[in-house]
Amino acid sequence: MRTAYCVETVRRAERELMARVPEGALMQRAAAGLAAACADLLGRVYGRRVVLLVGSGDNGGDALYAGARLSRRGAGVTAVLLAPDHTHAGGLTALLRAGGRTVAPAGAEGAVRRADLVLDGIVGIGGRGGLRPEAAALAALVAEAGPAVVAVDLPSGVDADTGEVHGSAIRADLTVTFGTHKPGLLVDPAREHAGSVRLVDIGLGAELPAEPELEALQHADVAALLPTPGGESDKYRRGVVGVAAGSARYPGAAVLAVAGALRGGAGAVRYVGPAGDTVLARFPETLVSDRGPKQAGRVQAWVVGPGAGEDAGTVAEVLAADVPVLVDADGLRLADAGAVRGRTAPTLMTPHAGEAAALLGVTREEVERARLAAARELAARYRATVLLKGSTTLVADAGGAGVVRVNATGTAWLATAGSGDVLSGLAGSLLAAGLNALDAGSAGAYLHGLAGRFAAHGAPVGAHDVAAAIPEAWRDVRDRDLRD
Ligand SMILES: NC(=O)C1=CN([C@@H]2O[C@H](COP(=O)(O)OP(=O)(O)OC[C@H]3O[C@@H](n4cnc5c(N)ncnc54)[C@H](OP(=O)(O)O)[C@@H]3O)[C@@H](O)[C@H]2O)[C@@H](O)CC1
Ligand SMILES: Nc1ncnc2c1ncn2[C@@H]1O[C@H](COP(=O)(O)OP(=O)(O)O)[C@@H](O)[C@H]1O
Ligand SMILES: [K+]
Repeated sequence: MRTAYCVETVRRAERELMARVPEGALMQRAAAGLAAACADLLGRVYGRRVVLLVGSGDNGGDALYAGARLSRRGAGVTAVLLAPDHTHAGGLTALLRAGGRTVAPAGAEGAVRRADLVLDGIVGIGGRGGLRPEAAALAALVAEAGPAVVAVDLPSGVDADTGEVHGSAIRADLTVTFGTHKPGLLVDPAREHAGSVRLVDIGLGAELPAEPELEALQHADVAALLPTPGGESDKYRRGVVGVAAGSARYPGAAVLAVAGALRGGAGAVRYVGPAGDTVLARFPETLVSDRGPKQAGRVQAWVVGPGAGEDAGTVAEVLAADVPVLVDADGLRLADAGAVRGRTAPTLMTPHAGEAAALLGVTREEVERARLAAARELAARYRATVLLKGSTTLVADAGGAGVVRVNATGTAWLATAGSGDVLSGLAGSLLAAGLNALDAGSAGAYLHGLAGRFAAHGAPVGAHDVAAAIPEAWRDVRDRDLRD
């Protein structure tokens, strides 16, 4: 499990650790890890030109100490001092002793244009808001000049706690972060600014609380969640998932949701709705009912909404069932908020940003700017688990106050019509197989993202290709876990 903690928690842990280790030790650990990551990126350090962007705090100090290490290994290191009167004194002395030099921002252009590598030590977890004008101008110059960029702890200008970006921010190829991930490194739009992320252990782990702000499942975590049939299993014991989806206008949504559901671990898929013939033609193993959800036979979970059009009656009927329900697409619009809040069995809502915006009464852009807040707010309002789809998929558990799961396996190739229907069937199937809503949503998103990668291999795919690749994703999760 990869975990992320917010700044307040990091600060508290840092204080406790600092009380037990010699002064300056944490910064030396951070700088050593940072310099090693830079050396790996450069391949060869000797003769390389490195520019440090140095702000007024310890983030700049980390950059200066790392710069000193690189300078001792033969790099030409130039520090651009954004706050010359408040530069980290120890770091600056170390850099100068190691042979580095300093310039003012106004005189930095030549050095930036010649640089092989720029270290962004403008601001870290002490940052507020986007970059200030002088730093923003430097960031623009770096972006134009195009050297490799390593962000120290965080790309300067992003919000560490929320992943929001207010104004301009550094874009890095690599972020070297200390002690723990911060939520902003895992949530878009900030995540996009971070590039790849390397975590340097500075000994903070033991001081961090058990419950993080965010967590990202990895193969082993998902493998432990996936249902596996045993000798006692039969199709009913494995769980039956009901899919109430599709309409005369959108029969394909029913097919795609069933395609996902058949690969999600339930023992049988029951379909209700007007697209039964189309579903059967594609998937003869589906149990098709021509009656409504109440009369369709027992299920252990329902999926309702993909391609549902205006069929509010079916949505209401499904919400009245005393089993876990996944509500997606049209179902989100048609569901009565009071009926969702009043349910006793778990509810998993799976909006994309546009659907979340409609439910919250804000714009799509507002949701995309503050994804974490939107997921938590919806989970609180509906007392439901909320899976917010998009470039980073977030799953907030009912109430919105607990740990939020973030999925890192997705690919932009998944942005194709109908791929959300596949996800709803897949996650609904996991619900029917007995996973709780948080696990079903996050394991479903994980497999779906991986299936998208395997199906795409860097080329366009249709949603049915994603569904067909779910078994490969499932095997990868299982087998890699066994190998590790
Ligand atoms: N946690 C740990 O265990 C360890 C942490 N370590 C390191 O310490 C870093 C935190 O250092 P920190 O506390 O000194 O704050 P930091 O981020 O350097 O900001 C300083 C000042 O910047 C300013 N400023 C604010 N916003 C701004 C903006 N948008 N644009 C421009 N400037 C802005 C503002 O000052 P102001 O100008 O407002 O007076 C603010 O006070 C952390 O990220 C990590 O790298 C490691 O060394 C090892 C262990
Ligand atoms: N840029 C992106 N990067 C990664 N995944 C994405 C991106 N855009 C969309 N997705 C994923 O693709 C799927 C699209 O679902 P959705 O928007 O409901 O599409 P549809 O309604 O056509 O089925 C979701 O799982 C979402 O997380
Ligand atoms: K930084």
